[in-house]
Amino acid sequence: MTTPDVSVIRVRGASKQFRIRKDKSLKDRVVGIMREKRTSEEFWALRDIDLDIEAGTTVGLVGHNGSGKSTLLKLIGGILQPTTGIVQHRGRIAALLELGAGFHPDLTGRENVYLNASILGLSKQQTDSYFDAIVDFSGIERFIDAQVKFYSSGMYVRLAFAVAVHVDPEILLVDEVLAVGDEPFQRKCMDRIHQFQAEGRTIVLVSHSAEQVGELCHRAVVLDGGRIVFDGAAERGIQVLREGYETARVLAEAAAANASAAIARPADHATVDRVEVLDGAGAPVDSVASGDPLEVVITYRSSAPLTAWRGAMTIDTPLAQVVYGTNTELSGVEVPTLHGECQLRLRFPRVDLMSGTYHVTAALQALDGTSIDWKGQAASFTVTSPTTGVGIADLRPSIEAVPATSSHL
Ligand SMILES: Nc1ncnc2c1ncn2[C@@H]1O[C@H](COP(=O)(O)OP(=O)(O)OP(=O)(O)O)[C@@H](O)[C@H]1O
Repeated sequence: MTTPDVSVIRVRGASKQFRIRKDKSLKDRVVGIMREKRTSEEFWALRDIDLDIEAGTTVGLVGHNGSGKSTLLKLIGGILQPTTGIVQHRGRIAALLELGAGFHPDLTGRENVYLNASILGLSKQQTDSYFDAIVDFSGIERFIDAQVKFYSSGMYVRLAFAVAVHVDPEILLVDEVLAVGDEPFQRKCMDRIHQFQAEGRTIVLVSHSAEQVGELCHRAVVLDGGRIVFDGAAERGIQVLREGYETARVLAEAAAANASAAIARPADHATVDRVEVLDGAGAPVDSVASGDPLEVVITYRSSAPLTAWRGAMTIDTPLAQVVYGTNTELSGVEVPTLHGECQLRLRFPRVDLMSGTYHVTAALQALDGTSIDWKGQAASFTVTSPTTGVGIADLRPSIEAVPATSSHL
């Protein structure tokens, strides 16, 4: 996918080891004086990372909590040094990392702007010329001469982002911090990030939002346990991540259920057996025209009688956005005892969707929502629509452009 010649970020065999101190108790501390070497444990937060990031691309680093995303971003930004391996970059980097990084709490917002800009290589004159635009973008003019230790986290991020985007970086690194800002500010940041993309700058961002990664990133790098487990199209990366989350959730639920001996488990042999997509005449289809009818048939199976259960389903875009979802409880549908097979038939009179691929996910749940079985993307279908536009819903407006009459002026 990438060639080293056009890479602005190049990571080769990079690993990062942290030392975790273990002497917590007073006794350990006293004894620890005598046995200093035994009070810490080595821990690899990243292992053998190879990564090339091409100029002008936007790459999302995604993964579970603790998978190593922020550590990798810090290695790229030069805030941390790899224990082994090489991390190189070309061009000025502006980094928006976790709250608290970059700003000095005892300095005012104004002083921090100058300090930050000078760290990023700007002269005082250059910072003078950007200063008003930075403060204006941040929207915290009233507080610019207050010490930043009195800032709310939202105010802090506003100022940090404003500095980062005004220092003319070739590479912008953004950690999850943007989620702290309020909705209008997040939108403003997104607009600025889109502008950066249009200007051909390189962006690496850590995000937990599938929607954000889908909207912004050309490529997703999925980390798990400090290793890269997927590197490719953002759409597929999100799928990999979702499948991982679902597996983790199901495992956690199973562990919780096992931990409680009191929980009766009549559902051990109950499953989502299959999911089919049919056209209006009941024939299996993998493609429909927008506006046509569609039927989704979910077959559940249980070898022992299961009385308290519900069926659930969603239709999702490849970027994990739910187009429609329901369950039998929400829909007020009474389900029979599940023994042998039972089918849930959902008839959609019109599929008014835009062209694209859609996935059906089906679940079998206990009445408290606990998952008994789950099949992610168990069936897929494509929709073809004559409408040219963007989005999910094919709303098909009639559009006309007419001269404004005087009454509208
Ligand atoms: N300075 C440090 N000292 C010791 N361990 C650390 C340090 N920084 C990170 N770690 C550990 O390294 C692992 C990876 O952390 P990192 O912050 O990179 O994960 P992450 O994927 O960004 O997680 P999250 O989604 O929760 O932000 C974690 O287990 C974390 O506890």
